[in-house]
Amino acid sequence: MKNIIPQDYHISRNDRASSKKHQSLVVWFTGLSGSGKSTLASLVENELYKRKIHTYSLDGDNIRGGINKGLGFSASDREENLRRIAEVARLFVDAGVLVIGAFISPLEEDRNKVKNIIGKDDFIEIFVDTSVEECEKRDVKGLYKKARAGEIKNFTGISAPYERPCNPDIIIKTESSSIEESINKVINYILPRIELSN
Ligand SMILES: Nc1ncnc2c1ncn2[C@@H]1O[C@H](COP(=O)(O)OS(=O)(=O)O)[C@@H](OP(=O)(O)O)[C@H]1O
Ligand SMILES: Nc1ncnc2c1ncn2[C@@H]1O[C@H](COP(=O)(O)OP(=O)(O)O)[C@@H](O)[C@H]1O
Repeated sequence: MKNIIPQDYHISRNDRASSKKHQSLVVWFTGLSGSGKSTLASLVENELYKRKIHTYSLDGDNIRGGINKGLGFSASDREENLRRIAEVARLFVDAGVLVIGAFISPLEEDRNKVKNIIGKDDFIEIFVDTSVEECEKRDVKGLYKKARAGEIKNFTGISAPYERPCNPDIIIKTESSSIEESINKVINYILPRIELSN
């Protein structure tokens, strides 16, 4: 960028990790609306918090009311939504925080862009694999009903695509495993990856 010269600061990410006694990274839940992303993300955060891990959760509905106010659900708005979230997550990681993200993030290309912004070594992708039939049966927020009635356009799984992740780090099948099993699976995956090496 012309006339923009990045400034170096003295406190590094490693310094922050030493002070917090753990590494930072992003745990990213992707899946359909109603698949269980927020439920699992929130319970995973509770478990990490109990272990004194410094966490922060970023969640679709919350971010869209603030930094991403005005963005909708066209393919290009979703791409921009996810790009900004990835930049924010990257800052949090540099600040030493373990970020938990819960976003539909329906396209492989956009998820790859997110991974590249954050850095592939700092990104754990969790696919919350729940069928559209089950999500529609749950219809936690009544959105599937509205989408079927044509009141919501571009609704993921009904009138907009969801591409299954090609190579997620963890797959969670909420129709066949309990919430507790899923939480344990995620926690057991994360903990060794945030240990400080001596
Ligand atoms: N058209 C359409 N399609 C999908 N979802 C919709 C739509 N309109 C509103 N909502 C609500 O927005 C939440 C998803 O926002 P995200 O930022 O995660 O979406 S995306 O990653 O940019 O695709 C999503 O939240 P979750 O149900 O928690 O997934 C919905 O509450
Ligand atoms: N095994 C499971 N894992 C996660 N959620 C489950 C499971 N079984 C049932 N549910 C329910 O599914 C719903 C998922 O809603 P939510 O977490 O808001 O989904 P999302 O954030 O993906 O839109 C919740 O009501 C939750 O209690």
